[in-house]
Amino acid sequence: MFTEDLFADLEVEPIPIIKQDGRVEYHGVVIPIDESDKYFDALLTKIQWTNDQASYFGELTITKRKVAWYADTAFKYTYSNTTKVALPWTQELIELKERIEKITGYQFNACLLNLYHDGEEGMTWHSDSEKDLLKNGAIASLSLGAERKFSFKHKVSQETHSIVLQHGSLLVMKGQTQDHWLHRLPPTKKVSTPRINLTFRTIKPRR
Ligand SMILES: O=C(O)CCC(=O)C(=O)O
Ligand SMILES: [Fe+2]
Repeated sequence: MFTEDLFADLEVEPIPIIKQDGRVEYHGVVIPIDESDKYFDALLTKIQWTNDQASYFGELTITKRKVAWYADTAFKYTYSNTTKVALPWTQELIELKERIEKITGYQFNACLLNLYHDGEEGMTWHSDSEKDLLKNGAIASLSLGAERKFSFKHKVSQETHSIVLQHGSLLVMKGQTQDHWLHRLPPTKKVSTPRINLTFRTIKPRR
């Protein structure tokens, strides 16, 4: 085997986190640290961050966490009972999307970004199974900034798996993962710096 082939294999071999009732793979750091630092700064200033609304036992609350939606088309997307219109891709998002597509072999047409200002902001147990998303489509999650713990819980067996998402790392959720597993970003007092998460997704084509 040529040395190049050996390296190519080493670089693309992700670690399986979940192997039953779906599949979750952790690719580790895929964007080198210096580049990840630059992307973090660019996204922090150039993305149109807005506060998210969450419906909590029927009460609408504004989250401290900020979000933004970008996509191929200005599609309307319903999320947490609110309708948003996606913005056109920025240069940084196109670059990141192309890199993630090359690594994963999947194509994406939308991206949800989350900005967690510190460890007190997180996201509660949920699965990403909104009706606008392609059923069983892959979701590629890129993390920038503060390292945070991320957890999965099986909907029936309650089995849990946790992983630390590093600066510049990629996690991919595939197949039936959203049908069988919940995931969350638990809040923590140990983290005082911000984190940006980008989840590349596939929205169903409109008919
Ligand atoms: O911040 C993360 O790592 C995950 C975000 C998430 O689960 C979501 O946006 O649906
Ligand atoms: Fe999610």
